[in-house]
Amino acid sequence: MSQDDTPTPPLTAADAAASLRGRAVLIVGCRGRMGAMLCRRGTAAGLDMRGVDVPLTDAVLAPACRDAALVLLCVPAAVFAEVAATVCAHLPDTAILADITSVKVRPLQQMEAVWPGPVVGTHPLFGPATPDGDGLPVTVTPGRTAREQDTALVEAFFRALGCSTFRATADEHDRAMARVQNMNFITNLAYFALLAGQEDLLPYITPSFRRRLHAAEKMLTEDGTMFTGLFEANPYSHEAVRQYRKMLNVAAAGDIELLCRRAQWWWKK
Ligand SMILES: NC(=O)c1ccc[n+]([C@@H]2O[C@H](COP(=O)([O-])OP(=O)(O)OC[C@H]3O[C@@H](n4cnc5c(N)ncnc54)[C@H](O)[C@@H]3O)[C@@H](O)[C@H]2O)c1
Ligand SMILES: O=C(O)C(=O)C[C@]1(C(=O)O)C=C[C@@H](O)C=C1
Repeated sequence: MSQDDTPTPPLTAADAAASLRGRAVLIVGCRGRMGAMLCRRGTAAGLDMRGVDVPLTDAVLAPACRDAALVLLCVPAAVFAEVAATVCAHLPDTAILADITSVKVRPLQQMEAVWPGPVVGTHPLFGPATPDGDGLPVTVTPGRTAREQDTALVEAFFRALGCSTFRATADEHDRAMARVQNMNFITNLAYFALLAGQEDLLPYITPSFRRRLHAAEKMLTEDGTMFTGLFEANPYSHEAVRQYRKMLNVAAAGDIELLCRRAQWWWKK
């Protein structure tokens, strides 16, 4: 179910890049992991990329924003509202304000509160270290003020980079990410927090345990602060935890067969 059933425009990456010719794209947070990756991929696709990062002074923003057609905020959720307000003060009326935050409900509201022009949310569903490749998915969540051509231009940006796009409402996105991203994080976190410090376990470590430990390492070490922020910023995180607790209650009651049958859904042919 999506807000708008319009499918991804049937543009090749080259057509998409051509449709952006003469339109500058400004990345705010261009020295960050995602911002730098988007600048690099945009430049490689032949787009007119600009970048700004802290400190966002008037002297930095005024020339960078002057002819921007699309502005992508690539900064953490914690500073998002403040950065959006600062940047908007310099944008031309026609600019499309967009973001790549991993949650969508709050950032869309925050952008719409400070920008009367078109607003479009996006979430690249991949990280900065994902090998370049075609078809990496991006969710696009059009704001209230976005016209079809505004949303299409944002989609063209990602398609020019070789990504695929699909549309959803911000609410649909956050409900999905609470389950895919935040529950993945919280269940790893709870499990390894529970077992931490239990030295008596070390002689018993098995290959399957080691596989899970390895799979959780980046998320809980390098990316721990980001995932904590995403958990806190998603309005549906707590509901997702309550759903998970229900599954643990089924296990505690001993109905493991029921859980096994349900879980097989992921691997059925
Ligand atoms: N890292 C990922 O895997 C990933 C994937 C998809 C989306 N995202 C989203 O992308 C956004 C950025 O994530 P990241 O991993 O690139 O973060 P990052 O910390 O690597 O980069 C953030 C950038 O924002 C800049 N910044 C910080 N405070 C600022 C401020 N007050 N004013 C202006 N700039 C400021 C920093 O200087 C930095 O360059 C987040 O909203 C995140 O949810 C991240
Ligand atoms: O590439 C990674 O290691 C990531 O963690 C990327 C990842 C994720 O897989 O959850 C992290 C945050 C983004 O919102 C989207 C993707």
